[in-house]
Amino acid sequence: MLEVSHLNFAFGKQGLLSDLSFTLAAGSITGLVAPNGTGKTTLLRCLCGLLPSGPGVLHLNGIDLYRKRTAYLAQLFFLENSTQLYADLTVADHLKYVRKMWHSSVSIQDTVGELEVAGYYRKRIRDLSLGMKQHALLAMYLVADPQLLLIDEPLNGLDPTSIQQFERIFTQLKAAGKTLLVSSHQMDSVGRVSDDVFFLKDQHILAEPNTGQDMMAEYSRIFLGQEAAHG
Ligand SMILES: Nc1ncnc2c1ncn2[C@@H]1O[C@H](COP(=O)(O)OP(=O)(O)OP(=O)(O)O)[C@@H](O)[C@H]1O
Repeated sequence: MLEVSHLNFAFGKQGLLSDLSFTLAAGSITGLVAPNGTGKTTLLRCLCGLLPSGPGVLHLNGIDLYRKRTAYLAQLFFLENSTQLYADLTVADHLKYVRKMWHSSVSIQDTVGELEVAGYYRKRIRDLSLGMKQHALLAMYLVADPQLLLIDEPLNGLDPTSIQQFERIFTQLKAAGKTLLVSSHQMDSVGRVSDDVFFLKDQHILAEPNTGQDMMAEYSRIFLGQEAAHG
């Protein structure tokens, strides 16, 4: 599905991603985990060509980002966070726009119902809370109906019920054959939904299958050098 070879990126002299190669399969969820400022968002930006990734090769279902940019991008959706929504437009405006631009046949009405966005569907973004904007953002992903969903910290600002709801939706998307790469600081959630976890460290990815291990302990081991206490 997504095939990445030799991806590199630096902001000037600050190297962030070094010679990354990995694949993401259809029907899978991969968690992307690292401390603040490590390069998670930068990687997501590189995967959709918002930042140049050196001599790296990016193929999405065999389509090369640098040779067939439009066809590559048509297969994915990425909106970094809710600050990128248009403050003066409504949720409805955003969903209609995305449905049209991504040539999607997904029902806006069904999505609005599933995500419980109906109560503020006609409100402007500037009048929504953070959690409401997060719901609107996820609704855009669902309405776009892409093959690849690159999602940056979707659980920020969500209440426990909404977290459960988002996790259920991620799992449904996976069951429908979609590919999700989801960055998160919420290790318990990463443990619940991910098939694999990419720990980004020292410009490289440590890829681990999710075997039900304690993800917070993994995080501490990898990033803090702390082994779990036994006994
Ligand atoms: N436009 C930019 N110009 C220069 N440096 C940048 C730019 N954007 C980000 N950076 C730097 O790149 C590094 C990685 O940032 P990035 O946003 O990818 O981290 P992150 O892992 O997503 O962090 P967080 O968990 O805090 O969201 C940081 O040190 C940041 O200061």
